[in-house]
Amino acid sequence: MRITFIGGGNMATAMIGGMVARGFAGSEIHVVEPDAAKRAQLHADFGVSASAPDEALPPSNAVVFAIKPQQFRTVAEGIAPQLGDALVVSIAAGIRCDAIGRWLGGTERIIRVMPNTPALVQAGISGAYAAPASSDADRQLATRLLESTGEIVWVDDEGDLDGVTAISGSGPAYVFYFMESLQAAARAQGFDTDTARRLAYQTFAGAVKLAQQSDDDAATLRQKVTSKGGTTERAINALENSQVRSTIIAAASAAAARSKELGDELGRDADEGR
Ligand SMILES: NC(=O)C1=CN([C@@H]2O[C@H](COP(=O)(O)OP(=O)(O)OC[C@H]3O[C@@H](n4cnc5c(N)ncnc54)[C@H](OP(=O)(O)O)[C@@H]3O)[C@@H](O)[C@H]2O)C=CC1
Ligand SMILES: O=C(O)[C@@H]1CCC=N1
Repeated sequence: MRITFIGGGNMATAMIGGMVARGFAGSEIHVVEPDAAKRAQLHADFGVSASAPDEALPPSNAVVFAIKPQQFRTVAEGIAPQLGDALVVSIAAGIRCDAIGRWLGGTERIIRVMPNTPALVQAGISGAYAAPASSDADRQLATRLLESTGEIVWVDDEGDLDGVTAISGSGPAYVFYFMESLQAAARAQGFDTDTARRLAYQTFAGAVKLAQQSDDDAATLRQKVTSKGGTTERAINALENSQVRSTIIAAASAAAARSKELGDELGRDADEGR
């Protein structure tokens, strides 16, 4: 088995970390990455082999495109002659299978995946869509790869990946934003940085663990914290009055729209797309 990643940046590193922790051998993974320091780091951390983009691709069962959407077309067109019969997996936001297939010279076995960075600690969740020409074996290979990084949700409609991107792909950033904000709130209450961090992080970790283990939904768990006439009620009222809930929904909607826009802008045919 060999999986080759094209691009060794943030998301590829998270996936590779999860895969190696869950039993993939470093020798089964190859990374193509222009930055020599990133190549050396990936080799040191995970035992994977790595090469520069101008070197030949090793024969691979799957090639995972983990480059920025804006880099996709140029990189794909350069790699196309070396693909062989490797399954194509793309994690790029927005870029749709029809464009990927075109840029790769007519390849039709394509699986699009929207992972997230908790993959590094095997706590990710990936949305996945298999183009119609992909075989059961292709889906099984993608499943094996993705299961090592966390959960998988398969979608039948490629367009649903825009929504997955908005929720779980970008979602860790929203959560980190809330964590940063709670930590800043703790600092504003006079706690030192370390204490502020502990109070904020453990509150998140504990709330998530409770929600995952409880039969109650999040709204009920929230109500159980909120004593009538108490402190939480005052805080939740402030959040509601500032429309934080609708702002979160609007933010995710903006992310989904950007995912679709990336596909429309960058996936146009012929030379319009450059
Ligand atoms: N970060 C995330 O949380 C998530 C990202 N994604 C998707 O993953 C993809 C990568 O994102 P991310 O990891 O954050 O981005 P990064 O910029 O961290 O990684 C992309 C890497 O690809 C490298 N690269 C550029 N040209 C080539 C080439 N010709 N051959 C091989 N590698 C090349 C880049 O180098 P250089 O910087 O020098 O250009 C960079 O190191 C994107 O398409 C994104 O939409 C999907 C889900 C979540
Ligand atoms: O911000 C981005 O475009 C990528 C896709 C999802 C998370 N990061």
